[in-house]
Amino acid sequence: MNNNVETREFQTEITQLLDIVINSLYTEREIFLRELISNAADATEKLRYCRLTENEISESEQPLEISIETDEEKHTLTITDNGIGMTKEELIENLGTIAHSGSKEFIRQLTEVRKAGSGSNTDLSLIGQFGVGFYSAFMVAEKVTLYTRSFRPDSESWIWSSNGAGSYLIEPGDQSNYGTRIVLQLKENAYNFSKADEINRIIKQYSSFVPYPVKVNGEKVNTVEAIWTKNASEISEQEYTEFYKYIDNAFDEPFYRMHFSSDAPLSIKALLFVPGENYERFGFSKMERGVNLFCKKVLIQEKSEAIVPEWMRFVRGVIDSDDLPLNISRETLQDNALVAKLNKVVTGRFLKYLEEQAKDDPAKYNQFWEKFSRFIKEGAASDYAHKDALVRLLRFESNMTAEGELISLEGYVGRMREEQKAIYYVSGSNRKVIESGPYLEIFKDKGIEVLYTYEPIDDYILSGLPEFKEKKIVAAEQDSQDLPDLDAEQPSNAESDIPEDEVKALLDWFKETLGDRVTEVRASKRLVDSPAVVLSSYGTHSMQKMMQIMNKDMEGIPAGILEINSQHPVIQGINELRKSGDTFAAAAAEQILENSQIAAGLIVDPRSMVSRLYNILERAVVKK
Ligand SMILES: Nc1ncnc2c1ncn2[C@@H]1O[C@H](COP(=O)(O)OP(=O)(O)OP(=O)(O)O)[C@@H](O)[C@H]1O
Repeated sequence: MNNNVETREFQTEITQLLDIVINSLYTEREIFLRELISNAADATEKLRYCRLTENEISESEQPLEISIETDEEKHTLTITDNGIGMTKEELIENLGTIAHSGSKEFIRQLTEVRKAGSGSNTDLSLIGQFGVGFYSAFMVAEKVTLYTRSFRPDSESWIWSSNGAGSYLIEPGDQSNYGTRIVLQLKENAYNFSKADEINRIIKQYSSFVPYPVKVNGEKVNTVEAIWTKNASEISEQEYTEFYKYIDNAFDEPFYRMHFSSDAPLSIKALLFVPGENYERFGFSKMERGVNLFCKKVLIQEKSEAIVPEWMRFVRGVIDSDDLPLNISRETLQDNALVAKLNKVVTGRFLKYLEEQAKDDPAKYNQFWEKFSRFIKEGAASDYAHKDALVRLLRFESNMTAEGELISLEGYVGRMREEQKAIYYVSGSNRKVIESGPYLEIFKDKGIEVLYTYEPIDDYILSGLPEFKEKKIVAAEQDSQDLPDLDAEQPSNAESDIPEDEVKALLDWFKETLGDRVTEVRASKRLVDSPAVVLSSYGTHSMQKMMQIMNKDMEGIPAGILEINSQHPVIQGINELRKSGDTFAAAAAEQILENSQIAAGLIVDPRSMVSRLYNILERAVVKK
């Protein structure tokens, strides 16, 4: 043996770690390549930095790139970088000892899990997080040989090698270039990592945005640049679009694009796209999240669930933060306080961006709303941290907008009538249903704007919002003191009006006839054209309907208040029948209630109604 060869023991913790790594059947062992490329990129980045800040750099400049060679015959994989390289002291320190107490703790825990007998299939995905990523090479290699020379002038070249069993060798090398070359002699069960196709695939998956060219057998693999780290002014529209198409495998053009960077309080570079279309609205299954999380251009997690809230799942793009520990584990991302902070900042910025878009180009924002409103609504209903901003993004039609024209809550408040007490909304499955229903009458009559809500989620959001800009938000179908001034004189048709004492008797009779199906029957001041209306004592009817659908055992419709319009000919007719003791009056009263419930969008039991309607029809068409 060469006299210059020095055998050195690994620190105990590393021996323990290697024992686990070598025997691991860890299914995602291909991550070793990410770890080694990321180390190579770090070393290259450090060199680039030194070149920028120091004069003391030796020799001709080698290209800043990472080369990978595969050799299927020899079953080797070689990764070469032209980075800072290592001196002998650095080799011993970096690849033989662990200084960080966190890394030691990680290894201690791994060892304990192993002792506890949870098998050899230990989850090693945390390995990178604890600054011991290099050792993941031993998951696939029976021997690792590292040739290195520091970029510092007059440095010597060294060879480090090990089979991972307790010790490593250090000997002088003869490398003239600075940088590091790592040769993996692959284990038999890892020969696939000497195939160029396999390596290309892994690089595309984990490292395609590494900022330096990564070449496999001389061919550049990572064709896509980390364009999010550049200034917006340096990127063409076409580059942005190509990047979007690349990350989302998309064919369409992005609808919106937000590119921002900040240094404080967190270092963030984000490039987010709203896609051209939302396929969920066509019944496709729920989208996965589409934002990839990077640290210094190295992929931490694809389609990260931690970095954006669930309602933002339609957004595609990249978030890169230098503040994240490289290779932070996927398992702990969700609980990581820093990631949570990043999530909050990015979400806030995205919402601000949308608000600006809505202001600058309302027509385009309306198109966005048509496609993506579901997500904004979902957020407004569930994301309490960003509720205010989300609510500002909501849009509605109203009785004062043309079909398809939209208004925000802010716009509504801006044109409220001076004496108006509240923001009003009325629900119904579409514009026609709402406009033919009874709830709008008073508002139409008094020239007050009412927002239309077409989905239960709209009502859920608005009923959860007591106020907007200090104005109460009131459902038109609710029994509320805040409805428009109902005490004002109602138009009266004195000749046919039912006398007041008779109205009282009629109301009592209605209540008696309808029993528990109503909580109260009263004379309405809000109706103009309809004979009656039901008011809910809580929530909107569409929410009640949703409860009816979800809760199959729910018996009937929850009792509400029935208001009748004593000036309506049908009510007056019922009053006459009642007075003459005609039992048909009861059938008519029941039908009035059920018609009102149908007008409210509630689900009425059709069986009893159909036979009653035939009775009513018979009376109408059969001459006596
Ligand atoms: N290609 C390389 N060139 C120069 N130094 C390297 C190279 N690979 C590893 N090193 C040195 O070895 C050290 C240990 O590497 P390892 O991957 O185990 O942890 P790390 O890189 O510090 O942590 P992390 O994986 O979280 O980045 C590195 O910090 C670096 O100093």
